[in-house]
Amino acid sequence: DWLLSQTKHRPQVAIICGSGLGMLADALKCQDAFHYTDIPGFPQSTVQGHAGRLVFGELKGKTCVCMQGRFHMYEGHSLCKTTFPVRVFKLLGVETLIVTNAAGSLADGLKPGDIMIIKDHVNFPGLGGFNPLNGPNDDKFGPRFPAMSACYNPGLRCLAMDIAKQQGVAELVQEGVYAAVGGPNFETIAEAKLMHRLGVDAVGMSTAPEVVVAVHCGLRVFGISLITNKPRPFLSVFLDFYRALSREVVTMVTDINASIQGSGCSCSVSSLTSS
Ligand SMILES: O=P(O)(O)O[C@H]1O[C@H](CO)[C@@H](O)[C@H]1O
Ligand SMILES: Nc1nc2[nH]cnc2c(=O)[nH]1
Repeated sequence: DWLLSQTKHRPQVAIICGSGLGMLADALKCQDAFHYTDIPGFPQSTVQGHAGRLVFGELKGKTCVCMQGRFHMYEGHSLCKTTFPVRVFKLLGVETLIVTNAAGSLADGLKPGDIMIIKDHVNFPGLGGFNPLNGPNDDKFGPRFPAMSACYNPGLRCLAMDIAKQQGVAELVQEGVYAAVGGPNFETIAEAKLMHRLGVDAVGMSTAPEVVVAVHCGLRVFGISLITNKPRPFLSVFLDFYRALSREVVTMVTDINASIQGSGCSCSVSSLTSS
């Protein structure tokens, strides 16, 4: 009610900006922006790279509301709080939720810089009983036992692929399965291998609880992950480091050699480069 009294915008689409993706909100025209600290009852952002603003405005002719900064379980929020904005969107009249996140790749074909259209998720905290829908069901939002077999709208996924082709970036975009973990630590190699074997393509610490609450209250959902990193076995990290270091040493020795020879000195360190 407070938000509706403060803005004339009546959004049809809500966008949750993932880590480092908050600049999307800056593209909105005719903005009304509210700091989370000024919105009565709203949770507060504590993570770097999450500005903590709700921005209303027009994006390509659609009225949108954009979360510049989301809430994570590892910040100490209950899952109810991390997903609270989704129910606020529903009450504002939103019909479509777009979730975005930064995620680590577990799939061979997904590299940093790629975009993964989320086709399904594994909600690890949810499987362990940490679910935002725990507690008495609020029937005015949705049923006690909501189906999660088609969380990510097939029509929107198809549309996104078509747009990627039109924009000539299709080779950077593919569909995959996102897994949510609790964080805040990144995965051990064993955990990354386990998830890979279970069919997970990308892993992060958000999104799935928001999507569960959105699907529960009948929102249409589209989700994308920006791949920011790729967990790798220690040995290959070490080998890369070693190769880079050897290249540096060879360059250094070659330079020293060249300057010794340039100075007319009779000694040489070329034997070092070969050894
Ligand atoms: O999921 P978003 O909010 O994009 O953030 C992702 O990036 C952070 C780790 O770098 C974690 O919070 C992870 O969930
Ligand atoms: N859990 C997890 N979250 C991430 N967010 C961005 N990258 C990662 C990652 O590799 N693992």
